This record gives sequence, structure tokens and C-alpha cells, in this order.
Amino acid sequence: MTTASTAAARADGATALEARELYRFFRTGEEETLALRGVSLHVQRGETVAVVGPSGSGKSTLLACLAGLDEPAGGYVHVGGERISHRPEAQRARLRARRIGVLLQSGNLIAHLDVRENIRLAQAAAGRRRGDASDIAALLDGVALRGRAHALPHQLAGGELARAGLAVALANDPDVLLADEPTGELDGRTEQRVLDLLKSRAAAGRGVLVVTHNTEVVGFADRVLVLRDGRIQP
Ligand SMILES: Nc1ncnc2c1ncn2[C@@H]1O[C@H](COP(=O)(O)OP(=O)(O)OP(=O)(O)O)[C@@H](O)[C@H]1O
Repeated sequence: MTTASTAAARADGATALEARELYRFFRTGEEETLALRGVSLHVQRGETVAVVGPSGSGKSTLLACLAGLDEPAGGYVHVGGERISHRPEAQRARLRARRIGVLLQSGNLIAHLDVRENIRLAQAAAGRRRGDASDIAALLDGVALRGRAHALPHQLAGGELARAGLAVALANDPDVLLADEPTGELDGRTEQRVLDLLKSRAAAGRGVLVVTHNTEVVGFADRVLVLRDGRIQP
């Protein structure tokens, strides 16, 4: 694609997510860390992108800025054509609930709600009608957890917890899925299942961006970006 046709594609809605010149600093006492130093990237609809980089290169900070969980000091993030950066937190949360699925290593499940209720809550936050049972069943089937719908998070094994988190991240049928180490501690079979699910979201015209160390995930991505010292390597 030429630069001109890429720009045209972004204007006509083919871009699920776009970030330009993101900067993020952290100050701890006297010390300042430049975690992101002008990161630009985009994810097209139908595309899977992996961001890889050593520990401390800025992957989690980048993911948080892309998801509107954190605010960059400079630059901007657009999701499905809407700006999510530089807005009040409540507006970012609303936009995230409607358009973004986020899977963090720290988990995204509410402890006192069972798996089904967690999915329902994410759907309700996105403004969807409550109780869309077939949607919930399909989500649970997608992550092979139909039998665990009524389990509380603390009753799930590690791999089940990761898959439940993925079902919640997908509950709002997001324009873009952002996932931090989505296959973290999973066994080979479960890992393949999760990767197939991510791939199927892209095939359905959504954008998928994962940050990871895992070479299997890197292999499955359409595009791999290397982050080092807060910069995407050329
Ligand atoms: N809240 C914070 N306060 C101060 N420094 C921070 C904070 N969060 C991140 N940093 C620093 O910013 C840099 C990037 O951190 P980040 O967690 O984004 O890297 P990462 O690539 O995700 O690392 P890992 O793979 O180990 O999770 C690091 O130097 C880190 O110490």
C-alpha cells in the first residue's frame, strides 16, 4: 500500500486503532523514566499485530495508553476514528466499554461475580441489552468454558481464568482487542485455542494487538513491531 492509499484507508474506517507520537514519563523522586518516546502505530481491521520487546521496554505502558487506562503526556490515540486520549477519565471509560476489549495480566474479572455475570456486566457497560443468552453461550464456547459459567474467579484454575478474562474482553464485540501476554501461563492446547480465537476476531474484521514475549504469538501475528527503550524499532 502506498502512503497515500494508507492515509485514505485510515480515513474510510479501515483502521481499528491509530496512535501517533505517544510520550509517557514517570517521575519517582528525583528520577524520571521516559517509558514511551514517540511511539506511532496502527492496527487495521482484520489485522493481528504483535508488539515485542525486552522487559522494561514500555509494552505495558503502551497498552495502557492505547486502552485509555493511562494518559500519554504527548501524542494521541484514536479508536475506530474516535479520539480516546486527552479526555476525562469517565469519557475514556465509556469509549473503552463500547469499542475496546482489554486483557491485562492483572486480570479483568470482578471477584464477587461469576463468569457469566462478568460477561453480562461488560455487555451492559457497552450499552448492550442484558441477558443476550446466545451471545454469552457463544463466548463461553469460544473459550471452552461453558461448564464454568457459574464459577467465581477464585474457583477457576489459571488457564480457565485467562480464558474467562478473554471472554469478558470480547463481550462488547470490540473494534479492537488489546491483550497483554494473552497466552501467559497456558498449556500448548489452551494457548492454541486462545490464538485461534484472536485470529477469528481479526477474520471477523476487528483489530487485534498483543504485547508479548511468546514466540508462538509472534508467529501468529500479521505484523510484528519491536519496542525498545520506548521506541518502535525501524
Ligand atoms: N508507575 C510507574 N512509575 C514509575 N516507573 C514506571 C511505572 N510504570 C512503568 N515504569 C517504568 O517505565 C518503563 C517501562 O515499563 P513497562 O512496564 O511499560 O515495560 P514492559 O515492557 O511492559 O516490561 P515487562 O515486560 O517487564 O512487563 C520501565 O523502566 C518501568 O520501570
